[in-house]
Amino acid sequence: MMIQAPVITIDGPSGSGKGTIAGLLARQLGWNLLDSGALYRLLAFAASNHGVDLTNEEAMKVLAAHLDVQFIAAADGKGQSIILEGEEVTDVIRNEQVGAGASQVASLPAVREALLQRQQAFQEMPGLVADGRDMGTVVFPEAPLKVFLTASAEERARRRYLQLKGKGHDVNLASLLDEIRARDERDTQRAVAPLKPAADAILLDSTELSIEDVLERILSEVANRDLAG
Ligand SMILES: Nc1ncnc2c1ncn2[C@@H]1O[C@H](COP(=O)(O)OP(=O)(O)OP(=O)(O)O)[C@@H](O)[C@H]1O
Ligand SMILES: Nc1ccn([C@H]2C[C@H](O)[C@@H](COP(=O)(O)O)O2)c(=O)n1
Repeated sequence: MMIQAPVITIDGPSGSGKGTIAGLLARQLGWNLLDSGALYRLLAFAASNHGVDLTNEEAMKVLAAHLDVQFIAAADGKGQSIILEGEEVTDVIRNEQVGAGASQVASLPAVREALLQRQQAFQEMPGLVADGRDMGTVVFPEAPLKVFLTASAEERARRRYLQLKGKGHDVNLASLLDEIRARDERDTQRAVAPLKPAADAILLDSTELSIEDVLERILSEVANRDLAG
């Protein structure tokens, strides 16, 4: 019998801290990392580069199936570089415009289907930490530890504001809050793989928790389940 690598899924709304926590957890455990949101962002970005209409499901499906992308882990284990069609796009896919496009293409069933196996291929030894919206419900339904990470929309907008401001962007808190609410609405209300906790997920509200608190709580669940070997 083939032994499958263990998976920890971290799902939740935009800005709840999934990517930050998933990266830290993967580094601490020495496991692989899947930033599934990056795939939807890359697809929206590639569509705009190639002049493909985001609502053209057939064309988006073909683009998703042929997406030429590489995730390269940094030598120090901190973060990863993302290369699309030979070009470094790590930062450019993080802006709110690409995020909104990603949320739009993510509602297309044919696109989700086209990206499913690509995401599942990240499940390799010694283990995988996967963050997104449907990691625990659709992509890795057998994962032994599923976390649904939330925070109030106001706190998420505040964190995003500080994050973007820190990078020198000219941002407005009220607009960020509107964008976060609009993205929540689209991600939770879509017909296919909507954002929701898996029935067996642990719910973690990080509104009042620091990054260290969240990490500590998840690591204690990892230890309880004896997942880290
Ligand atoms: N518990 C926390 N307390 C304070 N700040 C946090 C916390 N968790 C994350 N942050 C900060 O919030 C910002 C957004 O976090 P992050 O990008 O990890 O969210 P995300 O859920 O992956 O968002 P998205 O789905 O849009 O990619 C980052 O600047 C991060 O450092
Ligand atoms: N598993 C996933 C991951 C992401 N999406 C969609 C929904 C988001 O609005 C968009 C960008 O994700 P982010 O980078 O902000 O995590 O992609 C999804 O539907 N399913």
